[in-house]
Amino acid sequence: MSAARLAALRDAAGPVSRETFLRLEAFEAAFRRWAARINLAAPSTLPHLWERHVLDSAQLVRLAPDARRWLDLGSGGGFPGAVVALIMAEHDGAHVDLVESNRKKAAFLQTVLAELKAPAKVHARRIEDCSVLLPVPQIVTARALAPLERLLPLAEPWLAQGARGLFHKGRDYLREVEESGNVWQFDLVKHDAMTGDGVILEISSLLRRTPRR
Ligand SMILES: C[S@@+](CC[C@H](N)C(=O)[O-])C[C@H]1O[C@@H](n2cnc3c(N)ncnc32)[C@H](O)[C@@H]1O
Repeated sequence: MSAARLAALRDAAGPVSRETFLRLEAFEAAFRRWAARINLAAPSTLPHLWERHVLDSAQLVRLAPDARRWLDLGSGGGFPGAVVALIMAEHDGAHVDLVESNRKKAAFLQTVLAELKAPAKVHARRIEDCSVLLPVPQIVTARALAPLERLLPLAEPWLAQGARGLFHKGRDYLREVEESGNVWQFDLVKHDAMTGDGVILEISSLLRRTPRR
């Protein structure tokens, strides 16, 4: 079982050490303990936590294998930010900022990521209050946070300064891209997600077409 899980992790994320695998398994165990007391993820997804959340998050590392500075917006129970941070523990100088306004979820992330010595900082604040606080990373992530039309303004402070976005999206991503096209101009690469039937949208060179209202 363990060997199959490790193989699936490496399929998703690329080369990762056995220590990283053990850190992610420890995170999964802590997640299950805390999820019994606070709402960290939809209960229906818990039986498939490893595939639905851990591997779904880990696949981002394969798309940006050289990135060491990451920012995750609306991290919730840690997807994808905590998973990326636990993988980044393999790399000297790596750092992941996680922004989550829900205090209970942020407390979970702070506690568990500190215990597992992940190179991460959790910001228990609203994303809108973080633009001057957090430096421009190489990669901005957000999963299940908002449709592109509302997500791009949230990510603008970093994407407009050269960061690249890797955003999990569902099958109807084209409609979201079209709807955001009146206000935003950007370069887009679509990656098929390795879990489920969703996609990862890679967004760079973000520019506003129309002045901010
Ligand atoms: C649907 S959950 C998704 C969580 C996680 N990314 C995942 O995929 O499992 C969205 C999360 O974003 C947080 N959130 C929503 N708007 C936010 C904001 N403006 N600033 C910070 N966090 C926010 C919510 O508290 C919630 O935990």
